Amino acid sequence: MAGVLSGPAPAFKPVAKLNTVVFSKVLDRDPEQMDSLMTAIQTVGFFYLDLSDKYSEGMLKNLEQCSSVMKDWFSEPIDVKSEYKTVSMASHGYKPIGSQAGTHGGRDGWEVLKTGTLEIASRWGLIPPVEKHYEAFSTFQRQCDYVSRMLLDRISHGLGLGAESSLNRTHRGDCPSKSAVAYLHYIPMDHSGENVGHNMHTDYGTLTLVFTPQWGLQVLYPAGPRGEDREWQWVEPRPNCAIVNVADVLYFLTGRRVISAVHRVLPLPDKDRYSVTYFLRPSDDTLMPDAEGNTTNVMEWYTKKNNNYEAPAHTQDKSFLIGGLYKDGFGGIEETAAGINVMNRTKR
Ligand SMILES: O=C(O)CCC(=O)C(=O)O
Ligand SMILES: [Fe+2]
Repeated sequence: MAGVLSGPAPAFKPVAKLNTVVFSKVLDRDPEQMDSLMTAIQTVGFFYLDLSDKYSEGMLKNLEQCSSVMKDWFSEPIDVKSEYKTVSMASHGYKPIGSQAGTHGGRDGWEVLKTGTLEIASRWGLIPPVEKHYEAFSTFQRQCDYVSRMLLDRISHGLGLGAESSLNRTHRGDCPSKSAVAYLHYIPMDHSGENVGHNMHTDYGTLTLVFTPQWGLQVLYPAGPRGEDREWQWVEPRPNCAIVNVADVLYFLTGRRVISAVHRVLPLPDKDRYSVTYFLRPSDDTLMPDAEGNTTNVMEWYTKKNNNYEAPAHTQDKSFLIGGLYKDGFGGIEETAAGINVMNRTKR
């Protein structure tokens, strides 16, 4: 029992000020959009990707269909869902509520079904509703993969990484990877404190696309005049936009020139919450310098992070949880019985 939670419902303030990048324009390396993209990934690690162009319409339609199919599946009994427990470094299959630490000292309040990019392309180990609506699910996943790969290519270009050092080389489409779509469901605020939210973390792959029409996501935002103070800010859901965040592998592969953004999800007071994410991750055999500067295989990094996500809150290694980015231990983020407070911090 993690303690009884009370207090007023959140007002979703402050709202994070994030850049918007227009996908159809960044495709053509429009200088203004490239500026907006490069600034966002080097200051906050989060931005909106505007997908309201004619070409992206089909993708958003598929998203709607897949979301609605998955909403129904989440209402199935737990023993039906548990038949498909996660495999392949947790990149494919079902994770039940409570298998990771939550936001308030207890366990988490979300469940997820992931479809690995390789698995869906190979039609391997899919749950019946995904099989039934295979066209929509597989097309949506290819569309997410396309969008995130194009962003990666433009980021690689924006960072001046030419042929030899291009980020495309570590993200080959013909190599196995842990890229996956995740369909997430959050239960409403559990006032007993037992199962609450999605603990703060950085994502362990390269880039993440988040689709959700609901509030709940928060980013640890660089506030203050020079961005030296960090505070939790809400990420407003916007129609026809994906929310994109930078993840650990991109941070490490670029020599720490971009920010792997710390974020978390708080449950809604009285409503279920649904979101869909795409995790673009590098080829499984990619090597990178880790938090200590030692060369490591990306799979070792995933294993360390996954073990930390699942550990009880009080035994978690917080520096791993948030990407190993914080040399000063917990980096000025202090956990309290009621949740997590962010203290002033000067180092990053
Ligand atoms: O549900 C969301 O809005 C974000 C989920 C997330 O951060 C994750 O799955 O890594
Ligand atoms: Fe995340």
